[in-house]
Amino acid sequence: MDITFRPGACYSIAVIFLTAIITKVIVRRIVAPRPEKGSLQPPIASGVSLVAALPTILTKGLHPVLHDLHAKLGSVFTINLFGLKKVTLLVGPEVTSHFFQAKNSELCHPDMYKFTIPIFGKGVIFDVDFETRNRQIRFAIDAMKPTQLRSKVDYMVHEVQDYFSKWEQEGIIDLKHEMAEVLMLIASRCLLGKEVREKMFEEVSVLINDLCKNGMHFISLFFPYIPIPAHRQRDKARARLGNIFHEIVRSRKISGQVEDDVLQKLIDSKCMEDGRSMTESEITGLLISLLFAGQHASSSAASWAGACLISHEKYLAAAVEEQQKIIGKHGQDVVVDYNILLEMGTLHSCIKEAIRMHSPSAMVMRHVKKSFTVQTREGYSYEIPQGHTVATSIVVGNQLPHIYKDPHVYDPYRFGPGREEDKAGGKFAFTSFGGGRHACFGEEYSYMQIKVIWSFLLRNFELKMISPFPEEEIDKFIPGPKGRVMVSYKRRLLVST
Ligand code: HEM
Repeated sequence: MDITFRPGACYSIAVIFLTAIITKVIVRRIVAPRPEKGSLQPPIASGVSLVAALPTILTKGLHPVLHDLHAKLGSVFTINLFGLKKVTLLVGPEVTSHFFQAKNSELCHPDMYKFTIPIFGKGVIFDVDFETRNRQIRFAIDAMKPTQLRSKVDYMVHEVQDYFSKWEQEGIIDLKHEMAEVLMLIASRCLLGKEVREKMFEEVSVLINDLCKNGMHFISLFFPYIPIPAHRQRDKARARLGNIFHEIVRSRKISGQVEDDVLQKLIDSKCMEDGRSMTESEITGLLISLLFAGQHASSSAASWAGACLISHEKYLAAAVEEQQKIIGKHGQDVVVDYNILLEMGTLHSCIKEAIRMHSPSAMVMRHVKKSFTVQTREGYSYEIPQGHTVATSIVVGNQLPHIYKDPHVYDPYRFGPGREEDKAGGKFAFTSFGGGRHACFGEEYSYMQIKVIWSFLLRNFELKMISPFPEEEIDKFIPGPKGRVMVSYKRRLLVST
């Protein structure tokens, strides 16, 4: 046995011990005690407590600290950042209904979201007033309506078959990489259209990756225009993408060419109030915002869904058996369509459970324009004053033990008949896709594509995880599995039971 003295290792152990002790002390001592019932001010965790918790935040992320604060202070508490900013956390369905449902005149997206302007472009989403933004979002919601999306399953199936036909008889892959690639192919076909998919897929994928990667640095949140190399790269990619999409829109308009994709829906949409169509700049900005909102989140969700399934034999067997039954019912050669996807209840629950435990969206925030009151399940009533920033931690909210039995256990059957823990927990008990006024309208599209991918993989491959179960990325806005997720595969042909 190697018993060599290693100062580095001792130092690390000491830091970990100290961090654990400090975090416990902070949570016990520095935070203010829970106020008496009837008091209107939420309990406060001081900025000092966060500074002291910095080692935990840096090594494990913000959410373990929020979990601790929630356990100690309850479902509503304010973090006071040295008097510079007050962020009030609301956790759980009992206190988040106003958060999700309030009008924009009462709660709006905070200024911080303006970091997206150089990414989405001028004149769209966070660069315009509420009314215009709502109108633009309505255009996008219309283009992404579930009824519009049903016909896209065909394209998804085609892309998935084509992509995985390149895998050998057996081999080893990085799941994260494969999910990102195949989802980009699906997005380019279903959202961006034939021109991009057939003629410029490589260039557009690189540009979108450049745009998102270079526009999402921590510093971009506070100084989105500071002239650093990453921002210059971001602006270059945005300008080129702008030219490409403008050109496609113009050429479709001039030639009268009509395609079956989201881009076409945006070109054809008319505003209900004044009957006007969207400008080319608006269409470009909206397309980029859809990609930005959807691509990383879907890729993270598809990777977690796979990692969870492959690592849990019981549920993997159940999902495979479901595919066998579907093959038995429809025949080996029937191509999966929208209605067949609806029959994949077990697979759906397996994906949803992965997204509950590893939400790609960790937290959402709003700026309080009009103060409001919340009532906790313990009977405390708190007023959240105008000027505060309010946030809800999706990660903590999705793991509340009074809603989810053994919340840290992967148990897809919790969503099944007789349990339905998310529904029993209340309207905002499962918030991985947000909820209410700004609920994600890409939810159905995301499930569709992830189900197409995973039903295909289950039918055609035996899969085994060969790297340890991944940890969460803690340094990303949209966290996915950390590092590479290595999986071995072997071709098979699943037959009906
Ligand atoms: C697993 C994948 C996804 C997850 C976990 C996810 C999560 C979320 C969440 C939590 C919100 C609410 C944000 C808030 O309240 O501030 C949201 C909103 C939104 N999502 Fe998604 N999303 C996913 C996929 C997609 C896709 C594929 C698209 C589009 C193609 C999309 C487009 C949007 C848009 C545009 C909004 C803003 C809606 C508004 O402000 O009214 N998302 N998403």
